[in-house]
Amino acid sequence: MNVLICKTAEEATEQAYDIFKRRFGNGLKTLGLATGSTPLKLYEKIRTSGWDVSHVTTVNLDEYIGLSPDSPQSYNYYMQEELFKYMNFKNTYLPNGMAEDPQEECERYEQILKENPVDLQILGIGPNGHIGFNEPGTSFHSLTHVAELTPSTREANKRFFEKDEEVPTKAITMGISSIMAAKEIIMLAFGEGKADAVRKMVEGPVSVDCPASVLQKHEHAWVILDEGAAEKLKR
Ligand SMILES: N[C@@H]1[C@@H](O)[C@H](O)[C@@H](COP(=O)(O)O)O[C@@H]1O
Repeated sequence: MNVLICKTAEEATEQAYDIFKRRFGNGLKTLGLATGSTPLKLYEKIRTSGWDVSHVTTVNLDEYIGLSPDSPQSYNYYMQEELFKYMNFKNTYLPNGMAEDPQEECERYEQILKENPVDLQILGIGPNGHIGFNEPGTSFHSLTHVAELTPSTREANKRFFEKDEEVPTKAITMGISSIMAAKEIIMLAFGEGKADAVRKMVEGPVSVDCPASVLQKHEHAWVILDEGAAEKLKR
């Protein structure tokens, strides 16, 4: 794990974009994508780049169960709006949150990941240390699975919904083992609200109590932070 501390979220995004550009230039085939507010600026840079991405496949980390792709809170919708409608990717994959059999959907998605090994995975972190929707306590050996969202994650994500009770209670997420299979990972975290989770991820024991701490074991993981997110790190 390499940690990079930048003054602002803009500078951190610029660093991430630089890595992305280099990998893109070196024949990146499969890009792993995250949602949430953190990568928004990065996606803006990518979508305005004017690149031909017709040889690039994308795979997303997760999707809420019960939200269809045309629901504005779904991650399918987010990806359409932020990236896909502007770019000519070869294939774009997200879990189907409306699948009749979510278990079967997890198996189908894991197969997609096998066929499209991720070259570069973009990640964010939840305030409780989750990655994707792998909540504290999730096994490091987990593959794509149905996750129960913790009250704290539902609380953190309710800002995207009109009413609290609209926040889904379950999601399909790539597992921790599926995420760690990526050749390279860029983890972005911005703002003081992430400082505790960042400290546990970077300095804490590698433990299921903080799923993101598993990144300490990834040889090519870049943790790119702004000052706020880095404020509790020993320096
Ligand atoms: N499942 C997503 C994560 O993939 C994301 O990293 C996290 C942080 O979101 P934000 O960037 O909005 O803080 O939120 C959600 O829970």
